[in-house]
Formats: sequence, structure tokens, C-alpha cells
Amino acid sequence: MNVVVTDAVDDAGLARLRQAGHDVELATDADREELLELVADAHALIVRSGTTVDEELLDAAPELAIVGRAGIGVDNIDVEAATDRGVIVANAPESNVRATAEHTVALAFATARKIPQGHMQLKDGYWAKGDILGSEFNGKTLGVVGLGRIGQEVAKRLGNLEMDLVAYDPYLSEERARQLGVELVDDIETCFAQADFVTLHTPRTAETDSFVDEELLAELEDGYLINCARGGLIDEAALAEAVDDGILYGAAVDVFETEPVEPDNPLLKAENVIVTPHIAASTESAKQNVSISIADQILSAFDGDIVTNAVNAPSAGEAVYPTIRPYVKIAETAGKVAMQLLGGHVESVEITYTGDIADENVDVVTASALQGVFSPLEWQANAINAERIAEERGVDVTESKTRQVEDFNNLVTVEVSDGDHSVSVEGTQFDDDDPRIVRIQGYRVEAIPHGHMLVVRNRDEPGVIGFIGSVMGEYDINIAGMFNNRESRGGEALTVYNLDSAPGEELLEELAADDRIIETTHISLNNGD
Ligand SMILES: NC(=O)C1=CN([C@@H]2O[C@H](COP(=O)(O)OP(=O)(O)OC[C@H]3O[C@@H](n4cnc5c(N)ncnc54)[C@H](O)[C@@H]3O)[C@@H](O)[C@H]2O)C=CC1
Ligand SMILES: O=C(O)C(=O)COP(=O)(O)O
Repeated sequence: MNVVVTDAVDDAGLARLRQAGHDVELATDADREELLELVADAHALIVRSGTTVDEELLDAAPELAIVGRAGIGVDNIDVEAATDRGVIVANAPESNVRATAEHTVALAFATARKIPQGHMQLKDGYWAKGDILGSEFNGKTLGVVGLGRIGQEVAKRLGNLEMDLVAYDPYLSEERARQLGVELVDDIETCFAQADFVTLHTPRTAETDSFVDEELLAELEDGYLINCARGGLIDEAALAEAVDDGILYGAAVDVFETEPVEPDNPLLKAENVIVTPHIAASTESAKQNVSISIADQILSAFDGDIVTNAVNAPSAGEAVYPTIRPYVKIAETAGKVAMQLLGGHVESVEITYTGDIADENVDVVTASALQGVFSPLEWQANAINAERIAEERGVDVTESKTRQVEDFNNLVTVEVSDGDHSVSVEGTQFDDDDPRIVRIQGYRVEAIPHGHMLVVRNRDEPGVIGFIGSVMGEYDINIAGMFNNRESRGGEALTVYNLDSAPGEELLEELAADDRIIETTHISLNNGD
């Protein structure tokens, strides 16, 4: 597979990709036009904040399976457009949290004690001892906007300096805030008004875009603002003015609306705004961590495994992953088989989980079942866009769970319906790690979900199975396995054949011509594994 790297990334992860046999092309010096050409046969992109991944770039990369963001923020990636195209977007959410939290603390100290100002003056030969007056943290209030991974680490660190902690994060539970010793406030204005130091740690989204404006800054009178999140969160001109006018004592900023920062950016000119060039995550270990983490995500995507840090696909926590992993493939296969047996227009899909698996978060498995259902119809269907395809087609999707087990510890049932008829296919994982389709339309079978299958509904009469076998032999089709079950003696039976190769049209016609055969369906699974 081809991996194109568009921003400088530590070699640790790239070496891992090369070792796994993939081609890694460094395109860090490519301009936009060159990049559009370079990605034509890329299966994966590795980007940092320096590359804009938009519709144009995605369309120039028709083979693309995954965009790996070697870092956390994905605001430079059009995630919606990637989802539409079935492209995974994954990031490295843990890897640079500590580095960024530490830099935030460093900037808090630097702005509160005017360290860069004193440094510059002294280097210029001026002993500014009498001019520089700082602020202490002790007894002051820290306001954290966005109490996620980084915000929490910053709160822990600055909390140790005997600061009171308040936070604004509408998506965090009171319980979690209590555990952290942080008071959650209901609105951002209160957070700014109560705090002496405010630190921003939200992603840049439509909701947070420029949400720190002149009015909000006025609430932080005589305080300090630190931004190690994203430049676009703040009205930069308003911040520079608030500091210059003495409304704020100071500010420290690592990130800018436009990067590299424009020379006329007002923040560069305001004396008490200290700045760093987006280096919060620039430590040796953070760089290695993000590189390795994103390489692992890409390897999972290439292997068809769950991409645990996908931001546009249902993901599974590390803890539940081993339990649900086998069912991801089984659900996809059950969806494919059900859909091919239905043979028509799907109106609704019901996915039922029975047994221990019902206790788990099965979002990934459901997405995979939908991928199976839609794959015969939409060649680009995958677990990333399958839910969206269902929505767009108006297909009703339901998920149900029951702990009550009958003959299997765990069972995934995919039932598809065209409004008039429905087909259900059930799959499980045997103890020896073998996936099996164990029921089709309620008939107990034990089919290996692989390659070519022939599902035959036939009358339960002597000689039918022999007849089918001899027709297969006539066309040189080898039967790898066969599973037969019937509703009642002499009634209807269902037989599933695992075949070593695809049965041709003539063979199917010859079977269908016999009046003991009610219906035959060739199912191709093409799993390639
Ligand atoms: N300067 C740098 O080099 C770095 C910057 N970052 C930036 O930091 C951001 C945060 O990273 P993490 O803490 O790892 O993310 P996270 O996802 O763990 O935390 C973000 C928090 O923001 C909260 N949030 C979302 N919308 C909000 C809103 N409207 N108001 C208040 N809170 C809101 C979320 O509930 C969540 O708790 C990233 O999105 C990235 O943009 C991340 C790493 C390095
Ligand atoms: O991880 C993030 O979100 C960062 O902002 C780190 O910055 P970078 O991608 O290394 O430019």
C-alpha cells in the first residue's frame, strides 16, 4: 500500500509502516499542485496541522482508505467529506496530551511573571528589575474552557499550585468534574468572570469558532488568557487590544488563526502577549508517540481491523475490543448473505445481539453489519459511511439486545426486509475461533462464511441432495462443505453448500429446472481471507 506523508513526522512510525512492507513517500516539500498529483494512488495520508484535507484533495485520492492525523486536532480535515467518501479519519488522541499540558503551564508562568519580556530587555542590555511586576497563582482561580484530556492535565498541574479550579465544558459530567476537584459552571461568561487565568482547551468547531470575543474578554478583567488549543477560537484583534488597553494583564498564545502566522498579526505587536510558534506538542517523546500511534491506526485500517481512534467511525474501547472483534466480520458476512438472499430493495435492517455480547458497546459491529448489507449495492460502502447510506436511502435501522441465550453464548442476527419479505441470517464464533453462519431463515446450518456459497431451498424428498451433488460434479464444482436442515419431514428444506469456486449460470439453471428445487441463490463473500 502507498502512504503519503504531507507534514514532517518522526520516523519511528514511518519505519513501522515500511517494515510492514508499505511504501512511504515523503511529500513534505510538495506544493498543493504537486500534492494533488502525488496522492493519486495513495491508500493512506499522514498529516499534521499544516495540511488542509478538503474535498479537492480527497477527490484527487480515489484509492484513499484513511487519513491519519499525527496529532489531535482535526479541524484542518473535512471529516464530513471524508465520511461521504468512506475514508476513515483517525488521530492520535493520547500521544501529545502531556506535552501540550506542560507547555500550557510553561506559558502560564511565562505570562504571569513576564519572563520573555524580562529576558528580551536584559539581552538588549536593560536591567528591568524595577519595571517588571508579576502575578502569583497561589489563591487565584483557574478557569478551564474544555475540560477534556489536556484541560484535565492542566487543571491537575496548576491545581497543585493551590489555585481554585472552575471549568466550562457542557459535555462533561458533574461527577467527573467533582472527581477532579473542579467546579463546573453553566456558561463561558461565568467561567471568564470568576477566573484570574483562563486556559482554552476545546477543539475548533462551528460552536467554538471565534467564541472568545471582545465582550467575553472584558469578563476576564485584570486576568490572563492562555491559548494552546486553536487560533480560530479567539478574535485575535480583540485580544491584542484588550491586552494593550490593560483590560487583561497578559496573554500567551501558541496557536494562530493563520499559520505560519502573518507578520502583521496584531498579537505579535502587543507587548504583553507572549507567543510561541505552535510548539506545544513539540517534544521528542510526543513526536515519537504520535508517529507510532498513527502508523498503528493505518496498519489496522490496511488489515481491515477496527481503527480504534477513528473520529468518523464508531470505535471500540481497548477493553471491549477483544470481545467484540470476532463479531465485526461475522456481522458483515451475515449482512452480505442476508442481502443477497433478499435479492432486492431493502427497507429495514434489524441487528440483534444475543448473549454476553449484548452487554458491550456494539456500535462497531452494527456499522459492520450495515457495511455488509450495503456492500452489494454501493461499492464504496464501508463501516464509515454505512450508517449515512442507510439514512440517505431511508432504510430503517434498529439494534436490539437480549441476554437470554439459547444454543450459543453469543449470536448476531441480521434481518433485512423489503417491506413484504424478510430474510434473517445468524452468525456466531465457535470456541476454536471459527466463525460460522448458524441459521438462515431459522434453519439451523453451520456454514463457513467464506468464498462461494450456494443456498438451496428444496423439497425434502429422497434423492434431491444426490441430484444437486451430481449436477455440481457435472460442472466440475467441488463441494467443500454441506449443511442441510428441514422444517418437517417431507416439507421444505434448506441446504447450504460451501463451494471451492463460483457456480455458473448454466449450473444454476439446471438445478432450477428440477421441480424439487424451490430456489437457489449463489452468494459470493469475496472476503479474501
Ligand atoms: N497547541 C498544540 O500543539 C496542540 C493543540 N491541541 C488542541 O487542543 C484541543 C483539545 O485537545 P484534547 O484535550 O486532547 O481534546 P478532548 O477532546 O479530550 O477535549 C476537548 C474538550 O472540549 C470540550 N468541548 C467541546 N466543545 C466545547 C464547547 N463549545 N465549550 C466548552 N467545552 C467544549 C469537550 O467536551 C472536551 O471535554 C485539540 O482539539 C487541539 O485543537 C491539541 C494538541 C496539541
Ligand atoms: O495535535 C494537535 O492538535 C496539534 O496542534 C499539534 O500540532 P501539529 O500537528 O504538530 O502542528
